[in-house]
Amino acid sequence: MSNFSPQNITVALGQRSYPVWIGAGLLADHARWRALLRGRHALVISNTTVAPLYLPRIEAGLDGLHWSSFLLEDGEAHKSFANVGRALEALGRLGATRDACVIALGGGVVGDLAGFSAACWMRGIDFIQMPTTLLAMVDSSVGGKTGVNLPVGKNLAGAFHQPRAVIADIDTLASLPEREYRAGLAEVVKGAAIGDEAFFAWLEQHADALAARDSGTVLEAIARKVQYKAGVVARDETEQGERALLNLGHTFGHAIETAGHYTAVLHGEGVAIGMRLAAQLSERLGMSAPADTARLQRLLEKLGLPVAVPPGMEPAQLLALMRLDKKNSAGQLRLILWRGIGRAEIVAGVDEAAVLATLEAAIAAA
Ligand SMILES: NC(=O)c1ccc[n+]([C@@H]2O[C@H](COP(=O)([O-])OP(=O)(O)OC[C@H]3O[C@@H](n4cnc5c(N)ncnc54)[C@H](O)[C@@H]3O)[C@@H](O)[C@H]2O)c1
Ligand SMILES: O=C(O)C(=O)C[C@@H](O)[C@H](O)[C@H](O)COP(=O)(O)O
Ligand SMILES: [Zn+2]
Repeated sequence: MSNFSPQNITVALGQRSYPVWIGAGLLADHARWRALLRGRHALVISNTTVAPLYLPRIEAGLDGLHWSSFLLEDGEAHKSFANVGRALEALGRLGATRDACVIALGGGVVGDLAGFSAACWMRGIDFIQMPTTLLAMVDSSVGGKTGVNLPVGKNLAGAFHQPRAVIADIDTLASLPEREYRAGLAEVVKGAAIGDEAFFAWLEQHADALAARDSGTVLEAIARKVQYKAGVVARDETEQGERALLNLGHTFGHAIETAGHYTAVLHGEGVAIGMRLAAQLSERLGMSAPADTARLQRLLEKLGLPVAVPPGMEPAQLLALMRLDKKNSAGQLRLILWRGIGRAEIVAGVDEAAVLATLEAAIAAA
């Protein structure tokens, strides 16, 4: 049990700095967030699952504005270019001017697509993130990576566009399905595995409380992960260097998500499987010890996350998808590997044969 209090964390980006509020009852605290809207127009982007649950909580806060909503169908497969076009048409129908605001109410799919739509409309308008999944609270709502998937690969079209604020109302987690909650924990583990061994040890100690969704423990985990990510983003907003570390597990994970046509595996699940593969590859390259991989795997499994590549996926197919990752350059794979818990590194020119052997061994053992 933990009695952690509500948090207000700043993403420090000079004049574009913004707050991340984390606590209970924030969606209904209209006076607090309404003050962030500068103009007369707002478009709420949400989806068909989240809107019936949480749009009523914010509606009264939009009184007096010209506003409407644009709802996606549910699922990763709808984080598409076609839906950005539809969101822009909704902004057009609303008559949105440059001082309009997009409000993203939902998980990472809604947040990424809404942020990208805001970046495109009239070359960039304000948007506010109201994340309603654990994953969106701890990761996707913070840092300004926005975008959509293409059939050839994950997040291949997008823009850096920072929100004006992130309003994470932890009450919304009450309705989040168990599998989605656990997928969010993968991005929490990722932050600790990259650069904070003390946080990793804390997660190991609190794994039961987290799995049981003890509210104080969940709030503390969200705040610690957001604080960590906010620091990285403030130092390297557009991923010229250090920020790439936040991609631990993602080159493998995104390939697995794409191979599953964005329906077989949740993003957080792909990250969990991908982190284990990155640890196994690090071990194969002599960078880390088997005990580190085992410790990571134990924590992921204790939190109810998958660590095995799903059946039917081929090593060569996954390697081909990894070649289209945004971190690569000069025809070489650039991956996030590690030297153990809390010690991730960016490694360029990774030997493809070692990647293939890692995938083959993992798939054969599954
Ligand atoms: N921009 C970034 O930095 C960043 C970081 C991490 C992940 N992402 C992206 O985020 C996406 C994954 O986000 P996600 O895991 O939130 O998935 P998601 O947006 O698909 O939401 C997960 C599911 O939960 C439902 N849901 C959302 N909130 C709910 C609630 N409170 N109660 C009940 N159901 C609710 C959704 O309708 C959906 O079915 C991926 O596209 C990933 O690429 C982006
Ligand atoms: O914020 C970042 O930077 C991240 O890499 C966070 C990741 O968890 C997230 O999934 C992100 O969308 C991946 O970015 P991409 O550049 O690999 O598309
Ligand atoms: Zn991610």
